[in-house]
Amino acid sequence: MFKSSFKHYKMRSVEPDLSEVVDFDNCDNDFGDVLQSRLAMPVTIGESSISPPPFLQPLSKWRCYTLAKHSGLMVIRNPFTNLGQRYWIARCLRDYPCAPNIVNLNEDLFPPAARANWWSELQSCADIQKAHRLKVAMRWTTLGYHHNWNTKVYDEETHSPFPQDLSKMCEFFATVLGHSNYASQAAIVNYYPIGSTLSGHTDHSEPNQTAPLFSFSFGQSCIFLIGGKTLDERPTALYLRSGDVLIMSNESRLCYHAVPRVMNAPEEPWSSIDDNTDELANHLDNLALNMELYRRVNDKDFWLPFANYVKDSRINMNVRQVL
Ligand SMILES: O=C(O)CCC(=O)C(=O)O
Ligand SMILES: [Fe+2]
Repeated sequence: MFKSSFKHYKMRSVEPDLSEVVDFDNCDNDFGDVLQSRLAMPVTIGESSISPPPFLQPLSKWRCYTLAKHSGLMVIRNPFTNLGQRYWIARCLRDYPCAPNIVNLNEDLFPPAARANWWSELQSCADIQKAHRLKVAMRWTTLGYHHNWNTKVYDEETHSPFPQDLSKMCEFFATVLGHSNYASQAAIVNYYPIGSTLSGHTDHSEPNQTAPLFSFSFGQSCIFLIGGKTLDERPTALYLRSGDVLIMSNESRLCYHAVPRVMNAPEEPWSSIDDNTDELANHLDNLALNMELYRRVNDKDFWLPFANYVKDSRINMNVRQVL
């Protein structure tokens, strides 16, 4: 069931039937079978008034969804500000694919400079064809504990420092959702040029499988399939859009999932600027944000190359606790 659904949504010869894809932007009356609930507020926010970091919307504006058939799965529909989206897009492109983080670029095909600083190489590449090849070759980078794709284990010996801004952001989401003692230790940043896919898999390499897994999507949209613990179960298809946060915890943590299709988004929230961008709050320091970058992504010229990248690509940050 999973594979035939994947094939259906991947299809390129004709536009697949998308009528069964769960659309969180268009489901106000559909709290029946598929969509269990729209939670006005995160589940266990408690009494305290947690104030979100400046790159996120106030909690009162968050829309959180759970699915009847997929216990433990939650989608928070774009809790980011537009500037916040820009910041994370720029981090994923300019900073995260830099050494000592590991990238997929093959050493036989790409020079050491590109493997050590892909974005900088891409920006300085004057040959259009070469630049295109370099752009679409980037598919993933790993941060923190690096997953060995051959042995399917995390190598505890070789890990690079986990980015503090990303870890603080995930801690914030974990706190809001009532997951105590959560720590971000490994992340995969996936890059999806339109036309690329990620086939069905489960993420079972982490010794700690009780901690939630946080997945942040930016740029173009995708169809995300969430199935059951075996490939026999029929998956549910969801649209994930720029800024959406998907959390897999409890039962859903070990379920099959995939990205059969990346598609152009009708709206690009990162293209416009929020109204009140100048309240650069005092707590930026303890969020470990790269202040300089946070300020600069507001600048049209600085932002342009990043805008060009996400015009036809999706980015996903997938963050886990390993131990
Ligand atoms: O791109 C996505 O939304 C999912 C990525 C994923 O499942 C993974 O990195 O394990
Ligand atoms: Fe995954």
